[in-house]
Amino acid sequence: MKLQNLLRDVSYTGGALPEFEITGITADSRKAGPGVVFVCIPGERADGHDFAASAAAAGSPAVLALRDTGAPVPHILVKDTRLAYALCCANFFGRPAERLRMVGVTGTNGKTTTTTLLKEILEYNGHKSGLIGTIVNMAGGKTLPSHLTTPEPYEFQQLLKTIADEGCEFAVMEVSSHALAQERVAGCHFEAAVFTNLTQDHLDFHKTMENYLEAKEKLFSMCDLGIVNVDDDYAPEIIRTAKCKTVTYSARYMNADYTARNIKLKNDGVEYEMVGNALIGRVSVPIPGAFSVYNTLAAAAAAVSLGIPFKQVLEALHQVKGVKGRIEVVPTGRNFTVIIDYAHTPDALEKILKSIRGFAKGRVVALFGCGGDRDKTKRPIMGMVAGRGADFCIVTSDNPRTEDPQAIIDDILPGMDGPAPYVVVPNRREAIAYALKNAQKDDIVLLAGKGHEDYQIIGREKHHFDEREVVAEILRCLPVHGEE
Ligand SMILES: CC(=O)N[C@H]1[C@@H](OP(=O)(O)OP(=O)(O)OC[C@H]2O[C@@H](n3ccc(=O)[nH]c3=O)[C@H](O)[C@@H]2O)O[C@H](CO)[C@@H](O)[C@@H]1O[C@H](C)C(=O)N[C@@H](C)C(=O)N[C@H](CCC(=O)O)C(=O)O
Ligand SMILES: Nc1ncnc2c1ncn2[C@@H]1O[C@H](COP(=O)(O)OP(=O)(O)OP(=O)(O)O)[C@@H](O)[C@H]1O
Ligand SMILES: N[C@H](CCC[C@H](N)C(=O)O)C(=O)O
Ligand SMILES: [Mg+2]
Repeated sequence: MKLQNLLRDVSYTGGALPEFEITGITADSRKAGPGVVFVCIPGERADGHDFAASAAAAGSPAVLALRDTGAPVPHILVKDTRLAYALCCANFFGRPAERLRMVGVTGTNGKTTTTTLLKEILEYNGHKSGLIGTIVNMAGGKTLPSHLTTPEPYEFQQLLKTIADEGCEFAVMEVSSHALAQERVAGCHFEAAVFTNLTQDHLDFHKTMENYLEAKEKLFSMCDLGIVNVDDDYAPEIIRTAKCKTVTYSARYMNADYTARNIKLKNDGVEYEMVGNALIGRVSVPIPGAFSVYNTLAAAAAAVSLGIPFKQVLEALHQVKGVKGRIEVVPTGRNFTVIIDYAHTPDALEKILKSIRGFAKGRVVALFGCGGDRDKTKRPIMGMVAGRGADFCIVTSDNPRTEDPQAIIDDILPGMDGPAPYVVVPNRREAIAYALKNAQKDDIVLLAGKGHEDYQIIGREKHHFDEREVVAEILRCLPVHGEE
């Protein structure tokens, strides 16, 4: 590709650029080489400008930067290197988003579930769809591993190209606030975008809820239609700042465009009547929890807006299966129930506990921790919601990453002002063993925070850790007693 084509629609200075062929683009000097343009990104830990000289030494023919770096190669100067990087990556892969009908879902909780439901609705109705998100990326028949909820620009555009090349009509994706703040999806236009909710998380990165909201708002200046959960406190701001048309959904207000009535929350799913598009239909999905009402409303509103007939959408919802690690029941063969869930924010933990309380016949036992190297301010709040929402808590580790597990727990405990007694068992495997050994008849034991993850990150190392396997291993050695 010619350098000029890589820079299509990128505003830059730095003088006339020589015409040359480029073979790649990277923001990581360790991947630089002949023909590969190096983009300098100032980060939290390092500044890419400091690596321009080594990229040039490795053979990079040009650097894209905010300022002169002194590297002996032509400089393409821009005001925002993350933005320029995203646009260049789109150009490099031939702007694959233009061959796809793009749908983005943003919000603190519910993105993975909503995108998965929407993909299933579209596919059920014969529309081949790619999926980009936390658990996995899918391109037609290909299943590709996911490392971030929203990939970085190079991997993202490469993935979109694969999705388009595989003959998909739609790309349904999670758009994280990190991605929006870092312009990872710049250059893409979305036919529809969903706002699920905004509650506390990621303040380590965004610092304030205002910045977090501002990041989410960006998506609604990049789409034709916004689909907004008006039961969320931040919905008015999303609608006020949106540069697109909006439709609304709500489980509370019957004047929203899509609503739910006669809601029945059961231990094996939810049922309700959806009212939307001047039609009414029965919804039944095998995913329990009040938030299943929201996630199905969001997916249905998006699908109808994309042209799938209402009746077909509801028919598709009847077929959906659950999402891995989202309120997933683990078979135990005992007289208590174990549920794995990805609740790792205060709001998600509060809602899952409330949902479980709604169908629990016995005690609700919450086993949880908080991720290391992530928002510290959410830790005591998670302690508070667990202490108030469960009958018994087991405070343990999530992914401690580079933090001391006990220090994370020490941040959680001051929030635990609720009536629930608790124990602290820092090792998660031992904590699960404690939970299972002490489980009583009809208890529901919630293993919160790790959901689909099959690893635990301790230090910088990822250790295999699949809670389904851990539960099975512990139960194998645990005598059955007191069961009827
Ligand atoms: C908090 C966050 O988003 N961090 C991202 C950020 O890292 P950073 O600012 O620390 O980058 P840095 O290490 O200082 O490096 C700056 C630049 O120097 C370059 N560099 C660095 C070293 C070197 O030798 N040579 C070199 O060129 C780096 O490639 C980079 O371009 O910029 C990096 C480069 O773009 C990202 O890889 C990194 O994401 C990391 C992997 C991450 O874990 N992000 C998570 C928190 C994330 O994005 N999560 C969201 C949200 C999930 C959710 O909603 O739950 C997601 O979408 O997954
Ligand atoms: N609509 C919702 N509102 C509040 N909580 C929800 C909702 N949907 C799911 N949850 C809770 O949040 C957890 C994570 O759900 P999901 O994976 O769908 O969200 P996500 O936004 O993709 O999360 P992440 O930001 O980590 O990718 C679930 O396991 C459940 O406990
Ligand atoms: N995408 C989220 C996932 C958190 C999952 C939880 N298990 C944790 O490690 O905190 C993050 O990186 O903040
Ligand atoms: Mg997700």
